[in-house]
Amino acid sequence: MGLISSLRMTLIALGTKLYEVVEGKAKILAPDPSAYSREGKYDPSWAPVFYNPKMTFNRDASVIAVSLLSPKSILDSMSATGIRGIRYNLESVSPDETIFNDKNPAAITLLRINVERNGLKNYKITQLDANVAMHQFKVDFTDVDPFGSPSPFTLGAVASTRRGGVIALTATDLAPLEGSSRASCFRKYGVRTSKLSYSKEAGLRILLGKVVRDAALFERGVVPLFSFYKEYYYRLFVKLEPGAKRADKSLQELGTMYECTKCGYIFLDTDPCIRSCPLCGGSLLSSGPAWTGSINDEVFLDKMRSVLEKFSYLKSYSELSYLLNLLKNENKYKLYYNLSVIASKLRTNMRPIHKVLECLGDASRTHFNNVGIKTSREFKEVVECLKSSY
Ligand SMILES: C[S@@+](CC[C@H](N)C(=O)[O-])C[C@H]1O[C@@H](n2cnc3c(N)ncnc32)[C@H](O)[C@@H]1O
Repeated sequence: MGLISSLRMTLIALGTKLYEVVEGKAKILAPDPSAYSREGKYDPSWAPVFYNPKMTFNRDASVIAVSLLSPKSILDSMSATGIRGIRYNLESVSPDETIFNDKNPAAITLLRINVERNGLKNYKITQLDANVAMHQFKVDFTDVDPFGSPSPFTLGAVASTRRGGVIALTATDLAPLEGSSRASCFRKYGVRTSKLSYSKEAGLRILLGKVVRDAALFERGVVPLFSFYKEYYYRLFVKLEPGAKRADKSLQELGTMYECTKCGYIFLDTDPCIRSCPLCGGSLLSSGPAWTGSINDEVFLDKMRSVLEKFSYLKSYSELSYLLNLLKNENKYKLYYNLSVIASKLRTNMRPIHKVLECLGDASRTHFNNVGIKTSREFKEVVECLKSSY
């Protein structure tokens, strides 16, 4: 971009109506929503630089995760106001270098101001396409926080991350991932999908599957450290382990997610061609390839829970504590049963969930769905408990 247009963009950014936001330990300037509202509504993408207060929980959780990773170098590949990278510096770690990048020139101007305001020292700011930045820099931790799908950036994120490093991704394209936009899911994730009753978990497993396949191209295996779903997005932290063997091992953990249309039985299998329900012979919905392994690392979750106290200043502290405990409880099981779907198949009323859990014993609620449960018990026991738990 020429000097004139860059100055023009700078002027536009300076003319942008700003307000001060305090988030965690950062104090940043962001576009004032009141100046960009339309008919009483506001979407952060209408402002010249993107800042979404509804993503604070995502950033709070990320700050805690990054504090345990202790990366020496960070690439905040889509910085916008810079809030994420700034918070990592103020609250998580003291990296030797943080690279802030955004392709939007107004964002570059604003993040320059924000980084200075927060007293950061070791940083670099670049205005590149994220994929260019990710092929240019090598770091210990790469953050990808796009509008919509992270799919066009997963390969770049693997490329930019050193051996043993970690990538974090946000995905807000729930329609393809959860199976509502099937063509889009095939286009973006290479997955033939269906709308499954446990669609919220299915979406996360599809996304992890994509990361596994892209990591394998660089001969890296994948360990999901911390993954969750919230309202309209997924957030995941994935460790990349070097070596073709590790890549192959991760690929072996890809499989297909199934659901019987007749009885409601759900299962994961590495065989992508199962046609009928192993329990009742009914026809199956399927979705894959998807990650069939653990979506959270037990040890990492425990560490997050043990450092949480240090972050008691966060507004979302209680909510984070609740999420981390729930993730730990549900981590030993695989897919969740959607009790309302099974109840309607059985033509019975939805029983109180705590009663079903009590009846099953070895079972947990899931953060994915408030009418979902995970259990090691057999499907017939879930059905019995659902029928008998008054
Ligand atoms: C969702 S916002 C990032 C929000 C920010 N990380 C935060 O936590 O507030 C996405 C940002 O990515 C930038 N962006 C979108 N596509 C990009 C690309 N291909 N390369 C670089 N930046 C991009 C946009 O300009 C926007 O600022």
